[in-house]
Amino acid sequence: MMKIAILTSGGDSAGMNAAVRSIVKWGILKGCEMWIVREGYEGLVEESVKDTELKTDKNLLHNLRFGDGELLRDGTSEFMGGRTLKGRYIVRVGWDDVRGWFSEGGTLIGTARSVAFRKPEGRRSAAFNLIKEGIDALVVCGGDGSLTGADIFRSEWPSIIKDLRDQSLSHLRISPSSTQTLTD
Ligand SMILES: Nc1ncnc2c1ncn2[C@@H]1O[C@H](COP(=O)(O)OP(=O)(O)OP(=O)(O)O)[C@@H](O)[C@H]1O
Ligand SMILES: O=P(O)(O)OC[C@H]1O[C@](O)(CO)[C@@H](O)[C@@H]1O
Repeated sequence: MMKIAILTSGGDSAGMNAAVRSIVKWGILKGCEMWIVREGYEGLVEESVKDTELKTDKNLLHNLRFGDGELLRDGTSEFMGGRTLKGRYIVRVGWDDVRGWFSEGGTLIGTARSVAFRKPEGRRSAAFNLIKEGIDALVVCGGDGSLTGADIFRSEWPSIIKDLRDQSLSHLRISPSSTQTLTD
């Protein structure tokens, strides 16, 4: 199953939530696993803590709700004594998680102007985290700066993969197709 991640980047704008909602729903209808990246490119550069609880919660229906939609909407990223988004940047979302986002301005998944992503080391870290999470494709919602960043990231992808391979990061299981599968 293809795993697609979406991020919003640069200044926030009125249509971002609606765009994220429609991409999530479109992806699910096409049979993809849908993920969001919190805080734009900054969230890609940061290492994301894996949420194992997510995969064992029997009450959550497959592809409907992964439980973080409310947290994203709440904006505090943390419920008293419960779930948290702290330290989690690459987060799986389902149909119900993005319900009602159509009419919300701004971006509930957060945005940032990432200085780190402007540097090659930052983009290498972003690639590492995408591969570690098994993401196949990235959708970037932002202005000309964000799309320029995405274009640079895409063009550098083969050399970044080579660098990561040369560092013997064998646990990542970087396959030859990794050079082709990540598209913007
Ligand atoms: N040349 C670049 N190389 C790498 N990353 C870039 C580049 N330009 C922009 N980015 C990344 O995209 C982010 C957003 O870019 P920018 O601040 O220009 O906003 P924008 O997408 O043009 O939106 P807005 O219209 O709100 O300004 C930057 O913080 C940076 O992380
Ligand atoms: O449940 P959501 O994501 O808020 O979407 C509700 C909207 O989607 C539709 O069902 C189809 O676009 C609308 O009729 C409705 O307003």
